[in-house]
Amino acid sequence: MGILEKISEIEKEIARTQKNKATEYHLGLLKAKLAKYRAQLLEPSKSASSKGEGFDVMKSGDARVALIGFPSVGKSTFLSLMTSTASEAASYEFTTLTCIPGVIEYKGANIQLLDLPGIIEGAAQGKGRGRQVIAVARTADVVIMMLDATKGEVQRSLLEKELESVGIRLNKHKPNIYFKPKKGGGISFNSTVTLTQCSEKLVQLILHEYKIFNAEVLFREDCSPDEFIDVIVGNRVYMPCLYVYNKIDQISMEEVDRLARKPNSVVISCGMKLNLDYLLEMLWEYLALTCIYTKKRGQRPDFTDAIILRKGASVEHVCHRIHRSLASQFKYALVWVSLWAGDG
Ligand SMILES: Nc1nc2c(ncn2[C@@H]2O[C@H](COP(=O)(O)OP(=O)(O)OP(=O)(O)O)[C@@H](O)[C@H]2O)c(=O)[nH]1
Ligand SMILES: [K+]
Ligand SMILES: [Mg+2]
Repeated sequence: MGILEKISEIEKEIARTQKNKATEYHLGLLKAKLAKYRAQLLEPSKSASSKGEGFDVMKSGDARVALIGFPSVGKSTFLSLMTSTASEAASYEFTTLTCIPGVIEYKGANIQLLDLPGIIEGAAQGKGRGRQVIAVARTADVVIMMLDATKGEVQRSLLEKELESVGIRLNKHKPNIYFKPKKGGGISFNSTVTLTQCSEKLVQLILHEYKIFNAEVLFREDCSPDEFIDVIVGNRVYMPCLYVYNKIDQISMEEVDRLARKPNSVVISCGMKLNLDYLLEMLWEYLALTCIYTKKRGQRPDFTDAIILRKGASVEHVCHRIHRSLASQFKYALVWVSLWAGDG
Protein backbone atom coordinates (compact mmCIF):
# COMPACT_ATOMS: atom_id res chain seq x y z
CA MET A 1 0.00 0.00 0.00
CA GLY A 2 1.31 3.46 -0.89
CA ILE A 3 1.42 6.31 1.58
CA LEU A 4 -1.58 8.00 -0.01
CA GLU A 5 -3.71 4.89 0.44
CA LYS A 6 -2.54 4.48 4.02
CA ILE A 7 -3.48 8.09 4.71
CA SER A 8 -6.88 7.67 3.19
CA GLU A 9 -7.46 4.42 5.15
CA ILE A 10 -6.65 6.16 8.42
CA GLU A 11 -8.76 9.18 7.54
CA LYS A 12 -11.68 6.88 6.86
CA GLU A 13 -11.17 5.06 10.12
CA ILE A 14 -11.06 8.33 12.04
CA ALA A 15 -14.26 9.44 10.31
CA ARG A 16 -16.14 6.27 11.25
CA THR A 17 -14.84 6.09 14.82
CA GLN A 18 -17.22 7.69 17.27
CA LYS A 19 -15.57 10.24 19.49
CA ASN A 20 -15.97 9.29 23.14
CA LYS A 21 -14.03 8.38 26.25
CA ALA A 22 -13.61 4.74 25.17
CA THR A 23 -12.16 5.58 21.75
CA GLU A 24 -9.98 8.46 22.94
CA TYR A 25 -6.70 6.51 22.86
CA HIS A 26 -7.48 4.78 19.62
CA LEU A 27 -8.21 8.13 17.95
CA GLY A 28 -5.08 9.66 19.41
CA LEU A 29 -3.00 6.86 17.95
CA LEU A 30 -4.65 7.14 14.55
CA LYS A 31 -3.89 10.84 14.50
CA ALA A 32 -0.27 10.23 15.40
CA LYS A 33 0.00 7.72 12.56
CA LEU A 34 -1.65 10.12 10.15
CA ALA A 35 0.80 12.88 11.02
CA LYS A 36 3.67 10.46 10.50
CA TYR A 37 2.58 9.45 7.01
CA ARG A 38 1.93 13.04 6.03
CA ALA A 39 5.43 13.94 7.14
CA GLN A 40 6.77 11.18 4.88
CA LEU A 41 4.73 12.57 2.04
CA LEU A 42 6.40 15.92 2.48
CA GLU A 43 9.91 14.55 2.37
CA PRO A 44 11.52 15.69 -0.86
CA SER A 45 11.27 12.91 -3.41
CA LYS A 46 14.01 11.91 -5.81
CA SER A 47 12.28 12.93 -9.00
CA ALA A 48 12.86 16.54 -10.02
CA SER A 49 9.29 17.30 -11.05
CA SER A 50 7.71 16.70 -7.68
CA LYS A 51 10.35 18.42 -5.60
CA GLY A 52 8.76 20.18 -2.66
CA GLU A 53 10.65 23.34 -3.54
CA GLY A 54 9.02 26.63 -4.32
CA PHE A 55 9.47 28.91 -7.26
CA ASP A 56 12.72 30.74 -7.43
CA VAL A 57 11.75 34.20 -6.23
CA MET A 58 14.04 36.23 -4.01
CA LYS A 59 12.63 37.59 -0.80
CA SER A 60 12.73 41.34 -0.90
CA GLY A 61 11.27 44.29 0.96
CA ASP A 62 10.05 44.34 4.55
CA ALA A 63 7.56 41.46 4.40
CA ARG A 64 6.18 38.83 2.08
CA VAL A 65 2.52 38.09 1.33
CA ALA A 66 1.45 35.06 -0.72
CA LEU A 67 -1.77 34.92 -2.74
CA ILE A 68 -3.29 31.48 -2.46
CA GLY A 69 -6.52 30.46 -4.11
CA PHE A 70 -8.38 28.37 -6.63
CA PRO A 71 -7.92 29.18 -10.32
CA SER A 72 -9.67 32.29 -11.63
CA VAL A 73 -10.62 33.82 -8.29
CA GLY A 74 -8.82 37.02 -9.30
CA LYS A 75 -5.32 36.71 -7.82
CA SER A 76 -3.56 38.17 -10.86
CA THR A 77 -6.14 40.90 -11.24
CA PHE A 78 -5.44 41.83 -7.62
CA LEU A 79 -1.65 41.90 -8.08
CA SER A 80 -1.97 44.11 -11.14
CA LEU A 81 -4.24 46.49 -9.21
CA MET A 82 -2.14 46.80 -6.07
CA THR A 83 1.36 46.88 -7.53
CA SER A 84 3.09 48.31 -10.58
CA THR A 85 3.67 44.77 -11.84
CA ALA A 86 1.27 43.42 -14.45
CA SER A 87 0.24 39.79 -14.22
CA GLU A 88 -1.87 38.32 -16.98
CA ALA A 89 -5.50 37.78 -16.00
CA ALA A 90 -8.04 35.88 -18.05
CA SER A 91 -11.32 34.06 -17.70
CA TYR A 92 -9.80 30.60 -18.16
CA GLU A 93 -8.26 28.55 -15.33
CA PHE A 94 -4.51 28.26 -14.75
CA THR A 95 -3.67 31.48 -16.54
CA THR A 96 -0.77 31.99 -14.14
CA LEU A 97 1.81 29.21 -14.20
CA THR A 98 4.62 30.64 -12.16
CA CYS A 99 5.27 32.97 -9.24
CA ILE A 100 5.03 36.66 -10.07
CA PRO A 101 6.27 39.13 -7.47
CA GLY A 102 5.06 42.69 -7.10
CA VAL A 103 5.55 45.37 -4.46
CA ILE A 104 2.88 47.16 -2.43
CA GLU A 105 4.13 50.43 -1.01
CA TYR A 106 2.27 51.20 2.18
CA LYS A 107 3.13 53.45 5.14
CA GLY A 108 6.72 53.62 3.94
CA ALA A 109 7.08 49.84 3.85
CA ASN A 110 7.71 47.68 0.80
CA ILE A 111 5.51 44.62 0.99
CA GLN A 112 6.32 41.87 -1.48
CA LEU A 113 3.12 40.43 -2.92
CA LEU A 114 3.36 37.09 -4.71
CA ASP A 115 0.90 36.08 -7.39
CA LEU A 116 0.84 32.28 -7.70
CA PRO A 117 -0.78 29.64 -9.87
CA GLY A 118 -4.22 28.57 -8.74
CA ILE A 119 -4.33 25.48 -6.57
CA ILE A 120 -6.95 22.80 -6.36
CA GLU A 121 -7.95 19.94 -4.12
CA GLY A 122 -5.06 17.48 -3.87
CA ALA A 123 -2.50 20.26 -4.26
CA ALA A 124 -0.54 19.10 -1.22
CA GLN A 125 -0.06 15.71 -2.84
CA GLY A 126 1.38 17.31 -5.93
CA LYS A 127 -1.63 18.03 -8.12
CA GLY A 128 -0.92 20.85 -10.55
CA ARG A 129 1.78 23.09 -9.14
CA GLY A 130 0.31 22.58 -5.71
CA ARG A 131 3.46 21.57 -3.92
CA GLN A 132 5.47 24.46 -5.27
CA VAL A 133 2.74 26.92 -4.43
CA ILE A 134 2.46 25.62 -0.91
CA ALA A 135 6.24 25.70 -0.48
CA VAL A 136 6.13 29.41 -1.31
CA ALA A 137 3.22 29.95 1.07
CA ARG A 138 5.36 28.56 3.89
CA THR A 139 7.88 31.34 3.37
CA ALA A 140 5.32 34.14 3.60
CA ASP A 141 4.62 36.37 6.59
CA VAL A 142 0.92 36.47 5.80
CA VAL A 143 -1.21 34.39 3.47
CA ILE A 144 -4.06 36.01 1.58
CA MET A 145 -6.48 33.23 0.77
CA MET A 146 -8.41 34.64 -2.15
CA LEU A 147 -11.89 33.20 -2.58
CA ASP A 148 -14.60 33.62 -5.17
CA ALA A 149 -17.53 35.14 -3.31
CA THR A 150 -19.94 33.48 -5.74
CA LYS A 151 -18.66 30.00 -4.88
CA GLY A 152 -19.76 29.76 -1.26
CA GLU A 153 -17.68 28.17 1.50
CA VAL A 154 -16.37 25.12 -0.34
CA GLN A 155 -13.17 26.71 -1.60
CA ARG A 156 -12.22 27.94 1.81
CA SER A 157 -12.55 24.64 3.63
CA LEU A 158 -10.83 22.68 0.84
CA LEU A 159 -7.82 25.00 0.84
CA GLU A 160 -7.66 25.08 4.62
CA LYS A 161 -7.46 21.29 4.55
CA GLU A 162 -4.68 21.34 1.96
CA LEU A 163 -2.57 23.78 3.95
CA GLU A 164 -3.35 22.04 7.22
CA SER A 165 -2.18 18.70 5.78
CA VAL A 166 1.29 20.09 5.10
CA GLY A 167 1.77 21.56 8.53
CA ILE A 168 0.66 25.14 7.91
CA ARG A 169 -1.47 26.39 10.80
CA LEU A 170 -3.59 29.39 9.95
CA ASN A 171 -4.41 32.03 12.56
CA LYS A 172 -3.30 29.74 15.37
CA HIS A 173 -0.53 30.20 17.87
CA LYS A 174 2.12 27.66 18.69
CA PRO A 175 0.78 25.30 21.41
CA ASN A 176 2.19 26.21 24.78
CA ILE A 177 3.75 22.84 25.52
CA TYR A 178 7.31 22.33 26.69
CA PHE A 179 8.71 19.21 25.05
CA LYS A 180 12.25 17.94 25.33
CA PRO A 181 13.46 14.50 24.22
CA LYS A 182 15.99 12.99 26.64
CA LYS A 183 18.64 10.26 26.62
CA GLY A 184 17.07 8.32 29.48
CA GLY A 185 14.78 8.48 32.49
CA GLY A 186 11.48 7.61 30.81
CA ILE A 187 8.71 10.10 30.20
CA SER A 188 8.07 12.76 32.77
CA PHE A 189 4.68 14.36 32.33
CA ASN A 190 3.33 17.48 34.00
CA SER A 191 0.74 20.16 33.41
CA THR A 192 0.09 23.57 34.89
CA VAL A 193 -3.58 23.58 33.86
CA THR A 194 -6.45 21.12 33.95
CA LEU A 195 -6.39 19.02 30.79
CA THR A 196 -9.68 18.09 29.17
CA GLN A 197 -8.39 16.67 25.86
CA CYS A 198 -5.13 14.91 26.70
CA SER A 199 -3.98 12.68 29.55
CA GLU A 200 -0.64 11.27 30.65
CA LYS A 201 -1.53 7.89 29.16
CA LEU A 202 -2.53 9.34 25.80
CA VAL A 203 0.62 11.46 25.67
CA GLN A 204 2.68 8.34 26.34
CA LEU A 205 0.90 6.36 23.63
CA ILE A 206 1.46 9.11 21.10
CA LEU A 207 5.13 9.43 22.03
CA HIS A 208 5.62 5.67 21.71
CA GLU A 209 4.12 5.86 18.24
CA TYR A 210 7.01 8.19 17.42
CA LYS A 211 9.43 5.83 19.15
CA ILE A 212 10.12 8.38 21.85
CA PHE A 213 10.54 6.70 25.23
CA ASN A 214 12.42 9.38 27.13
CA ALA A 215 11.22 12.95 27.24
CA GLU A 216 10.08 15.80 29.40
CA VAL A 217 6.57 17.07 28.67
CA LEU A 218 4.90 20.06 30.28
CA PHE A 219 1.47 21.23 29.16
CA ARG A 220 0.97 24.92 29.95
CA GLU A 221 -2.29 25.01 28.03
CA ASP A 222 -5.29 22.70 27.57
CA CYS A 223 -4.12 21.38 24.20
CA SER A 224 -5.63 18.71 21.96
CA PRO A 225 -3.84 15.53 20.83
CA ASP A 226 -3.38 17.16 17.39
CA GLU A 227 -1.66 20.14 18.94
CA PHE A 228 0.61 17.88 20.93
CA ILE A 229 1.49 15.94 17.78
CA ASP A 230 2.34 19.27 16.10
CA VAL A 231 4.83 19.96 18.88
CA ILE A 232 6.48 16.54 18.57
CA VAL A 233 6.69 16.67 14.79
CA GLY A 234 8.00 20.24 14.83
CA ASN A 235 8.42 22.05 11.47
CA ARG A 236 4.90 23.48 11.66
CA VAL A 237 4.43 27.06 10.55
CA TYR A 238 1.98 29.29 12.37
CA MET A 239 0.80 31.94 10.00
CA PRO A 240 -1.72 34.75 9.94
CA CYS A 241 -4.24 34.36 7.12
CA LEU A 242 -6.68 36.85 5.67
CA TYR A 243 -9.65 35.36 3.86
CA VAL A 244 -10.44 37.69 0.98
CA TYR A 245 -13.75 37.21 -0.80
CA ASN A 246 -13.41 38.74 -4.28
CA LYS A 247 -16.09 39.44 -6.91
CA ILE A 248 -18.68 40.79 -4.48
CA ASP A 249 -20.09 42.71 -7.45
CA GLN A 250 -21.65 39.37 -8.39
CA ILE A 251 -23.56 38.62 -5.17
CA SER A 252 -26.41 40.13 -3.15
CA MET A 253 -25.92 42.76 -0.44
CA GLU A 254 -27.14 40.25 2.16
CA GLU A 255 -24.49 37.76 1.11
CA VAL A 256 -21.78 40.46 1.14
CA ASP A 257 -22.86 41.39 4.65
CA ARG A 258 -22.73 37.78 5.81
CA LEU A 259 -19.22 37.16 4.40
CA ALA A 260 -17.88 40.45 5.75
CA ARG A 261 -18.82 39.43 9.28
CA LYS A 262 -16.83 36.21 9.23
CA PRO A 263 -13.65 36.21 11.32
CA ASN A 264 -10.39 37.16 9.55
CA SER A 265 -12.35 38.00 6.43
CA VAL A 266 -12.50 40.95 4.02
CA VAL A 267 -14.86 41.35 1.07
CA ILE A 268 -13.63 43.08 -2.11
CA SER A 269 -14.24 43.50 -5.78
CA CYS A 270 -11.16 43.88 -7.95
CA GLY A 271 -13.42 44.47 -10.91
CA MET A 272 -15.12 47.49 -9.29
CA LYS A 273 -12.21 48.45 -7.01
CA LEU A 274 -14.35 48.04 -3.90
CA ASN A 275 -12.96 47.96 -0.35
CA LEU A 276 -9.30 47.67 -1.40
CA ASP A 277 -8.19 50.37 1.08
CA TYR A 278 -9.74 48.46 3.94
CA LEU A 279 -8.01 45.29 2.79
CA LEU A 280 -4.67 47.12 2.92
CA GLU A 281 -5.40 48.31 6.45
CA MET A 282 -6.21 44.76 7.53
CA LEU A 283 -3.12 43.39 5.80
CA TRP A 284 -0.97 45.93 7.61
CA GLU A 285 -2.46 44.84 10.91
CA TYR A 286 -1.86 41.15 10.15
CA LEU A 287 1.73 41.82 9.11
CA ALA A 288 2.27 43.42 12.52
CA LEU A 289 5.12 45.61 11.36
CA THR A 290 6.49 48.48 13.36
CA CYS A 291 7.65 51.78 11.88
CA ILE A 292 10.67 53.27 13.62
CA TYR A 293 11.75 56.84 12.91
CA THR A 294 15.16 58.09 13.96
CA LYS A 295 15.68 61.69 14.98
CA LYS A 296 18.61 64.00 15.56
CA ARG A 297 18.88 65.80 18.90
CA GLY A 298 16.70 68.91 18.92
CA GLN A 299 15.09 68.09 15.60
CA ARG A 300 11.82 66.51 14.65
CA PRO A 301 11.89 62.96 13.31
CA ASP A 302 11.69 62.46 9.57
CA PHE A 303 8.32 60.77 9.17
CA THR A 304 8.93 60.02 5.50
CA ASP A 305 11.79 57.65 6.17
CA ALA A 306 10.93 54.72 8.43
CA ILE A 307 12.90 51.70 9.49
CA ILE A 308 10.43 48.82 9.25
CA LEU A 309 10.80 45.91 11.63
CA ARG A 310 8.73 43.05 13.01
CA LYS A 311 6.67 43.63 16.10
CA GLY A 312 8.78 42.82 19.15
CA ALA A 313 11.99 44.07 17.53
CA SER A 314 14.59 45.38 19.97
CA VAL A 315 16.80 48.48 19.91
CA GLU A 316 19.59 46.13 18.90
CA HIS A 317 17.63 45.15 15.78
CA VAL A 318 17.28 48.83 14.94
CA CYS A 319 21.03 49.35 15.37
CA HIS A 320 21.78 46.47 13.04
CA ARG A 321 19.50 47.89 10.42
CA ILE A 322 21.35 51.23 10.53
CA HIS A 323 24.87 49.83 10.52
CA ARG A 324 26.47 46.51 11.40
CA SER A 325 29.03 48.11 13.74
CA LEU A 326 26.58 50.34 15.61
CA ALA A 327 25.33 47.85 18.21
CA SER A 328 28.79 47.08 19.62
CA GLN A 329 29.55 50.78 20.33
CA PHE A 330 26.03 51.58 21.40
CA LYS A 331 25.37 53.25 24.80
CA TYR A 332 21.70 54.15 25.15
CA ALA A 333 18.60 55.12 23.23
CA LEU A 334 15.63 57.33 23.92
CA VAL A 335 12.49 55.67 22.64
CA TRP A 336 9.11 57.30 22.09
CA VAL A 337 6.11 55.15 21.39
CA SER A 338 3.26 56.48 19.33
CA LEU A 339 -0.13 55.45 20.61
CA TRP A 340 -1.96 56.21 17.38
CA ALA A 341 -4.14 53.32 16.42
CA GLY A 342 -2.48 51.11 13.85
CA ASP A 343 0.95 52.61 14.26
CA GLY A 344 2.06 50.07 16.83
N1 LIG B 1 -16.96 40.09 -11.80
C1 LIG B 1 -15.69 40.15 -11.40
N2 LIG B 1 -14.74 39.50 -12.10
C2 LIG B 1 -13.47 39.56 -11.66
C3 LIG B 1 -13.12 40.27 -10.47
N3 LIG B 1 -11.79 40.13 -10.29
C4 LIG B 1 -11.34 39.37 -11.32
N4 LIG B 1 -12.34 39.03 -12.15
C5 LIG B 1 -12.27 38.21 -13.38
O1 LIG B 1 -11.99 36.85 -13.03
C6 LIG B 1 -11.23 36.22 -14.06
C7 LIG B 1 -10.01 35.54 -13.49
O2 LIG B 1 -9.11 36.52 -13.00
P1 LIG B 1 -7.57 36.21 -12.78
O3 LIG B 1 -6.99 37.41 -12.16
O4 LIG B 1 -6.97 35.68 -14.03
O5 LIG B 1 -7.68 35.03 -11.73
P2 LIG B 1 -6.47 34.15 -11.10
O6 LIG B 1 -6.91 33.82 -9.72
O7 LIG B 1 -5.19 34.87 -11.26
O8 LIG B 1 -6.52 32.86 -12.03
P3 LIG B 1 -5.37 31.78 -12.31
O9 LIG B 1 -4.10 32.47 -12.63
O10 LIG B 1 -5.91 31.05 -13.50
O11 LIG B 1 -5.28 30.92 -11.11
C8 LIG B 1 -10.89 37.32 -15.06
O12 LIG B 1 -11.77 37.21 -16.15
C9 LIG B 1 -11.12 38.59 -14.30
O13 LIG B 1 -11.47 39.68 -15.13
C10 LIG B 1 -14.16 40.94 -9.75
O14 LIG B 1 -13.96 41.57 -8.72
N5 LIG B 1 -15.41 40.83 -10.25
K1 LIG C 1 -7.61 32.93 -14.63
MG1 LIG D 1 -3.47 34.27 -12.17
